Amino acid sequence: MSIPINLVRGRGVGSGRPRQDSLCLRGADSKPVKEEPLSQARLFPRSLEEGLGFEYAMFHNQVENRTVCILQGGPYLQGIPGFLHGGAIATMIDSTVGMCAVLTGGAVMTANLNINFRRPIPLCSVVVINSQLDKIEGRKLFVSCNVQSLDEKTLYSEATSLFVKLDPKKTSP
Ligand SMILES: CCCCC/C=C\C/C=C\C/C=C\C/C=C\CCCC(=O)SCCNC(=O)CCNC(=O)[C@H](O)C(C)(C)COP(=O)(O)OP(=O)(O)OC[C@H]1O[C@@H](n2cnc3c(N)ncnc32)[C@H](O)[C@@H]1OP(=O)(O)O
Repeated sequence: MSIPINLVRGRGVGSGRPRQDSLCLRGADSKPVKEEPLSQARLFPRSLEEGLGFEYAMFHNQVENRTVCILQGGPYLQGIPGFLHGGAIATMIDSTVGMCAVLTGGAVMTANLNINFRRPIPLCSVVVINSQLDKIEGRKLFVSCNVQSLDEKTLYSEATSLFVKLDPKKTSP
C-alpha cells in the first residue's frame, strides 16, 4: 500500500519566509492595544539566515498522523560549546509536534511540553524528529516524539505534548 507523504515545508520547495503583516500588538492583559503591521515578523525557526540557524524540512503522513522533521541546527544555535542549545531543540520539537497537531486537529496551541534530553546534539549534525499523534480527547491532542541520529543509533531526546484546539467561543488568542 502506498502511503501519502505530504511535504509540509522545506528549503527549495517554495519555502520562502512567511510574512505576517497584520499582527496585533498586545498589552500585558493580552488585549489588543494597537493595530500595526509587523513587517519583520517571521516564523521563529525561519528567522535566522540560511545555514546559520534552523535548517529543516517536515513531512506529514495523513494516514498514520505522523510528522517527521529532518533538522540541522546551525552555528547560531550553540549552547554548550559544540552542541545545540536546549531551547533550540525545544523549539524544533514544539514545531514538529505542533505541525502534527495542526495538520490533524486544525487551530491548536501548545498547552504542555515535556522533554527529556538524553544526549547532547552536536552542532551542525543532522537529526530526525519522529512525532505521532497518540490520542485525541475532546479538544485535547496528545502528541509524542523522539529525536534520533540519522542512523537511529543515538536517541537524543524524547518528548510528550498536549495541544488544545482553540475554542471558537473564546476570543483569545
Ligand atoms: C494561534 C493559532 C494557531 C493556528 C494554527 C494554524 C496554522 C498555523 C500554521 C503553521 C504552524 C505549524 C506548526 C505549528 C508550529 C509551531 C507550534 C508552536 C505552538 C506554540 O508555541 S503555541 C505558544 C505557546 N502556547 C501558549 O501560549 C498557550 C497558552 N495557553 C492558552 O492559550 C490556553 O491555556 C489554551 C488555548 C492552551 C487552552 O485554553 P482554553 O481556554 O481553550 O481551554 P481550557 O483551559 O478550558 O482547557 C481545555 C482542556 O485542556 C486541559 N488543559 C489546558 N491546558 C492544560 C495543561 N497545560 N496541562 C494539562 N491540561 C491542560 C484542560 O484541563 C481542559 O481539559 P478538560 O476538557 O478535560 O477539562
